[in-house]
Amino acid sequence: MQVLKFGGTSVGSADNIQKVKEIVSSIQGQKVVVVSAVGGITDRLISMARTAEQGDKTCFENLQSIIDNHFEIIDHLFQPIEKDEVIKLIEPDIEELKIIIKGVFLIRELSRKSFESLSGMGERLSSKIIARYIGAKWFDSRNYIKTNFEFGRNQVITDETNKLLSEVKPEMGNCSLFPGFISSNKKSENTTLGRGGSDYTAALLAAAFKADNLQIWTDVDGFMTADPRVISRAYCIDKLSYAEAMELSHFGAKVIYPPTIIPAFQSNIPIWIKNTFNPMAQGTLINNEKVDIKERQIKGISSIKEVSLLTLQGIGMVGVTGISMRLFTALAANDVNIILISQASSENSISVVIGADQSSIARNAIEHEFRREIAQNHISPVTIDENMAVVAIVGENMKHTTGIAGQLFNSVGKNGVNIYAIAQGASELNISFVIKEKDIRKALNVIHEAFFLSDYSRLNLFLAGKGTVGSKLLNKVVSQARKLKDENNLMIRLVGVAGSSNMLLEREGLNAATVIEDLDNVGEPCTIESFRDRIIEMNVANSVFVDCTASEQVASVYQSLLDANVSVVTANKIASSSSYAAYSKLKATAREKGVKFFFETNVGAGLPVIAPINDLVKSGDKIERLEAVLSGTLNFIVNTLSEDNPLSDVISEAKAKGFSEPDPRVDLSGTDVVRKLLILARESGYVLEQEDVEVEPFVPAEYLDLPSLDAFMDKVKDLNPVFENQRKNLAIEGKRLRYAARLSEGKAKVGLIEVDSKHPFYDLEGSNNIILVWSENYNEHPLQVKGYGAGADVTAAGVFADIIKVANV
Ligand SMILES: Nc1ncnc2c1ncn2[C@@H]1O[C@H](COP(=O)(O)OP(=O)(O)O)[C@@H](O)[C@H]1O
Ligand SMILES: N[C@@H](CC(=O)OP(=O)(O)O)C(=O)O
Repeated sequence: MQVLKFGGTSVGSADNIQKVKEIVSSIQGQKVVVVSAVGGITDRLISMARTAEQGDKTCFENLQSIIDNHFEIIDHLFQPIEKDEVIKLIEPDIEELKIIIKGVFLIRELSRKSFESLSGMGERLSSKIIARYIGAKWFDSRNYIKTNFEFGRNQVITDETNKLLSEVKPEMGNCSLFPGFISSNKKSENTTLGRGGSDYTAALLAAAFKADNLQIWTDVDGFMTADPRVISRAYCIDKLSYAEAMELSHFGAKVIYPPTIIPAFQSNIPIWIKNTFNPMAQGTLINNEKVDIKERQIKGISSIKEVSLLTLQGIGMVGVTGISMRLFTALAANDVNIILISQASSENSISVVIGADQSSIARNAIEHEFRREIAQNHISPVTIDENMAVVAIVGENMKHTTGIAGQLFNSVGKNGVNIYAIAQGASELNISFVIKEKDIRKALNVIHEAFFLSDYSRLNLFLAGKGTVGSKLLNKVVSQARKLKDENNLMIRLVGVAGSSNMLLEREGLNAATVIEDLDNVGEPCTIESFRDRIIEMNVANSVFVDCTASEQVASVYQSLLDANVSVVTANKIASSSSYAAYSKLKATAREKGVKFFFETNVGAGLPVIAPINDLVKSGDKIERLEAVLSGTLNFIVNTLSEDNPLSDVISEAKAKGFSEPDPRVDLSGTDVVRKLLILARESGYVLEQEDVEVEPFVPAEYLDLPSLDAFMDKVKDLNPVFENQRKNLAIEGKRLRYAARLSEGKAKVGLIEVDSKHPFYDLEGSNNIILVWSENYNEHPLQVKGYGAGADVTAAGVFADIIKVANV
C-alpha cells in the first residue's frame, strides 16, 4: 500500500485537482490518499473567525467567498448531473460552517472548540469533492484520529488511533481518501493536528496501515537545500535521514510538518517528497539508510522568523541547582513553546528562543517565578530581543568533520551578521544560531555559498560612475560573465548603479548591457549618500561597491560602506591619498570586518604595482627607494610635444583621449602624481601626508590658479614657446624631459627631471608608466614594472581584476 498526501497548492484549483487524479491513477496497487484544504482556505477560515469574533460583518462576505470558491471548483470538475450530488455531499458541512460563524459573530467569542471546528472545515470540504472526483472511498479522519489536549496542543493518542485505523482497514478498497489535518478528542469534539498537519495525518495512516511508502506531493521538486523562496539557487536534496529531515523541518523547512517524521521513522516507512506539478522529477527520499561519509557535511539550511530571544542572567544563577528546571517549568506551565536553548558554560545566563507572540506571557511567567531573586538583584529582569530569527544548518556528516562551526561563523561574520546565541546538540547533527530577522536572507545566502551548497559564488556589485571607466567596466561585466561562471564558478551580479544624479537598484540583478540607458529612462534621483543608504539597507551578501568616479564626495562614503561589511574597489585616488589617519582607518576597518578595500588602479592604471609592493612588504622585505613616472598624461604630453604640436594642443589631445583627469590641471599641477606617490609610499610602509611631498608643478603655479578651465586653456598657450625651446635644447644634448616621482630616505618629491639615454625613463613611450622599486632584496637591480599607465580600457580591466580578487577565486 502507498499513502499519498496532496498539499494545499496541489489541490488549489480544478486544474490542479485534475493533476492529482492523473497521479493517483498512475499508481498501481492499493492506495490511500490524504488531502489538505484548498490552498489558502485554512488561513481564510481563521481570519474570518477572527473577524466574526470582533463583531465585524465582513465575516459573512468572507464566508460567502470561501463557499463560492468551492462551488467554482465543483463547477469546473463535474458534469451538470453530478454537480448537485457533490453539492449535497458538502451541504451539511457548509450549514455547520454558517451556524458556527453566526454564533461567533453574535456572541463575539471564539472558543477553542469553535476555532478547531472552523479551521478544519477546509479539509472537510476539499476531501469530499476530491474523493468523488477521483473515485475514492471517503473516510472521515475524525472517527479514527484521536487527540488529547496536553502541553498546549492536541497530542495524538497513538494506541487508540492505531486501533481504530486497523479496524477500518478491511473496509478500505483499492483507493480510499481521508481528509488531512482533522481529528477529534475523546468527547468526539472536533480537533486539528496543528498548521501543516495533513502531512502528519498521512504519516499516521501510513504507520497504522504499514504502508510501503509515504508520498508527500507538494509544489516543489523535493526537500531543497534551503527555502527556495529565499535562495533562488537552492536545489533538491536526493536523500535525507529521518533525523536530518526532522531537524530541517523543526527549524522551519515548511515542506514537511515536523511530527510527520516520527510515525514514519518508528515504522521505518520511507517518505518521498514529490512535485505534483513535475511528477517526473526524482524527488527526495527520506529513510534510515546510513549517511555516506563522502556526502556533503551539510545537507540543508533552514530558518524560522518571527521569534524572540529571551535571556535570563545574573550572578545568582551561577552554581545554583534547579534554575533551568524552574525556568522551563514556568514556561511549560504557560504553554510557551521553546524553539532553542543556549546556556553559557559560566551558568551566568540562559537564553531561549520562543515565538514572538509568546514573549510577554513568557516574560511574566519567568519574572514571577524568579521574583525573589530579581528583588534581591541576584538575577536581572528578563531581557527580550524582538524581531529575531533562528538559522540552522543540518547534516549527519558534520560529526565527522572539524571546523564546520568556524567556517559557518566566519562566513556569516564577514558579512556583518551579528550572532546573538548559538546552540549545538551533542549529536552534532545541527548548529543553530540566532540573528536579527532583517539579516536572514543575507545569512542564508552566505551559508549556502560557503558550504558549496551552491555551485557558484556570487558577488553583488554596486557601481558609482557610468563615465568612461564605468561604462567600460560594465562591458567587461557583460563580456566576461559566462567565462567567470564556467571557469571560476563566480557570478557577478550588478545590483545597483548610480550616475551623478540618478540610480537604479535591483536585488535580483540589473541588465549590465542596458543599464546606462535604463538609468536615464527609469532611474530615480539620488545623491551619493542616498545611494549608500540604499546599499546598506538592501543588506545583500558579498556586496562590493565600485567607484569609477574621481569624486571626493563618493570617496567620503567608503568608510560607512566598509563599516557595513561592503567591500570597496576604487579607481578613485582621493580616499587613499587623503589624510593618513583616514586612509589607515579604511584599511583597518576592511581588515576588522573581513571585507576588502582594493585600489590597484590608483597607481599605474591596470599595471600591477600595489599588489607586488604589498607582497614584498608582507614577505618581510623593506622598501628603501622608489622612482617612477606615474602620470600617463604628463608622459604623453612630453612625448608628443614637437614643433608642430605645441603644449596647449597636446594638453587638449590628452584630455580628448581620456588620459588626463577630467580637469587636466589636476595632472599639470602635479597633484595627481603626488597622490600616486603618496599611495605607493604608504603601501611601502611610510607614514606621509600630502604636505610632506615636495612638488614642482608641470606648469608654473600662476597658470593653475586661474579661475576656470577655459581661462587656463587660453593662457597656457603663452607657455608653448617655452616648452618647445626646452625640448629642442635637450634634444641637442641627447636628453629628454620626464615628470618623475621619487621616494628616498623617507622623503617624497615630484617634478620635472632631465634624463639621458642610459636612464630607464628615457625610452618610456606614449602614456606609459614605469615604477622602479629598490628594497633590501631588490638592491642592485630594482624591481621594474612598465607599461600602459593610463586609459579607460586598462583602468576598467584593473578594476575588474580587483573585483574578482574580492571573490578570492
Ligand atoms: N527546504 C525547503 N525545501 C522545499 N521547500 C521549502 C523548504 N523550505 C521552505 N519551503 C517551502 O515549502 C513549500 C511547501 O510547503 P507547503 O506550502 O506547506 O506545501 P503544501 O501546501 O504542499 O503542504 C514550498 O513551496 C517552499 O516554498
Ligand atoms: N490546511 C491545513 C493543513 C495542511 O497541512 O495544509 P498544507 O498541506 O497546505 O500545508 C493548514 O493550512 O495548516
